[in-house]
Amino acid sequence: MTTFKTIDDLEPAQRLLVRIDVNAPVSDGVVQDNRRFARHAETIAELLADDHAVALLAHQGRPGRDTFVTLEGHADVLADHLGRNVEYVPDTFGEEALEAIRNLEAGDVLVLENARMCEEELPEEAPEVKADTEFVQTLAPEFDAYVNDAYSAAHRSHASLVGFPLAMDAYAGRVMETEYTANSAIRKREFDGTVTMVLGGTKAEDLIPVIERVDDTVDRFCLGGIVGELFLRADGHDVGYDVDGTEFFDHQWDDHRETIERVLSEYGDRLLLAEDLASEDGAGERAETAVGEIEKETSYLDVGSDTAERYADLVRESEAVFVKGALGVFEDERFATGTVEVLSAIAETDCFSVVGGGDTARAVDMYDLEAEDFSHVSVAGGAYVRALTGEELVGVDVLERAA
Ligand SMILES: Nc1ncnc2c1ncn2[C@@H]1O[C@H](COP(=O)(O)OP(=O)(O)OP(=O)(O)O)[C@@H](O)[C@H]1O
Ligand SMILES: O=C(O)[C@H](O)COP(=O)(O)O
Repeated sequence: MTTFKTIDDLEPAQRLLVRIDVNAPVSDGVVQDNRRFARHAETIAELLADDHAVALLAHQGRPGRDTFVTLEGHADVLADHLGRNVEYVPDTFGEEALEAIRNLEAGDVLVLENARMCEEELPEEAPEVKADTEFVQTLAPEFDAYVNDAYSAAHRSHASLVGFPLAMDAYAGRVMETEYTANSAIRKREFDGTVTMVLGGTKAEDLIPVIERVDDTVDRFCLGGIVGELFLRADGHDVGYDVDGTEFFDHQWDDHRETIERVLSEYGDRLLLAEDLASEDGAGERAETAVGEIEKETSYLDVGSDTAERYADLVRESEAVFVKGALGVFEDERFATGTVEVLSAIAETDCFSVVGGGDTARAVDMYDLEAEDFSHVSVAGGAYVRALTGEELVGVDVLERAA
């Protein structure tokens, strides 16, 4: 049972401001379709079928990163999923946005510009502060209600997520409702056998606290991706440095070095680090290197095959497996070995399993794995791991307060 209002509680034919989360990988400036688009398209289709007029609000990337792009491509991907036109408005709450919103008719849908291009969206501030911004105060009167479908961003106290529910009637969309229900239930489960957590991807800041918080329930952590390399660096290996202009490692190391070193020393017996890594050789092929021989100047893009096999074996003997983040750049088939071996091992067994992360969940579809072979495939990453640790999600909290 949920403690917020859902779209089942909406009167028909309302003018709705709908927050979705289609934050996705961007390749050569082009946004890549992922599971999030398909899931939100279902909510949008349901709202349009009920004659609501829908203006979508979303974010993409973070300022300063090359994934920080407009939402024009997102409108096209959504249009493909919905099988109808989705208007893109290159403005968040200025005159152009207001005019487009006022022209919306029942059954119409448009996408406003990347919310993070609006100065008041970031940084993290209390919901009351966000509710008072010009962004929220300008848009709120244009609508009958606000719908938050962005469970996967509900851990961020940003204006588009926490400001509107305090300024207008607020409801949860279908993705918010189903992800909240599934992820909250996971925490209450108890397991007799071994519980394994596979942690990878790029966001160390989201994952390091998890290791400390779930230490009473998780027996071992298999690390990979950028997060795994940061731990290897803390373990004295010459890896986990930004090379070729990347911006994955150095700032995270500067910000979290002490925590990583402390977690490694306190939980070291339960933390499994890669024993080999993979990179691209001069001929563009996958090359494997044992961690004893790794080089600071090389960009490592996957865990090695021995590590992938070892992690897959550990998964096979587990009663529950939780995955957050990819073990390598699985979008490139040469570096998908770690991620795909682990996911395939989970799919083969009947353990309780959750795969989380907006990008990571995409690997399930890309490599022809069946979502039905996992207990839950979550489109959320940071929000899912916070739910696992029992941490409150501010975006959910304000929906509850609004109800
Ligand atoms: N060694 C690596 N170098 C560069 N990128 C990596 C590496 N290992 C994994 N990745 C990238 O990590 C991404 C997935 O992790 P990310 O931290 O973005 O989490 P996520 O699954 O999308 O969760 P969230 O929803 O929190 O964003 C993949 O797109 C993959 O390419
Ligand atoms: O992709 C995600 O996990 C969410 O959209 C949140 O994005 P963020 O980590 O850039 O805040």
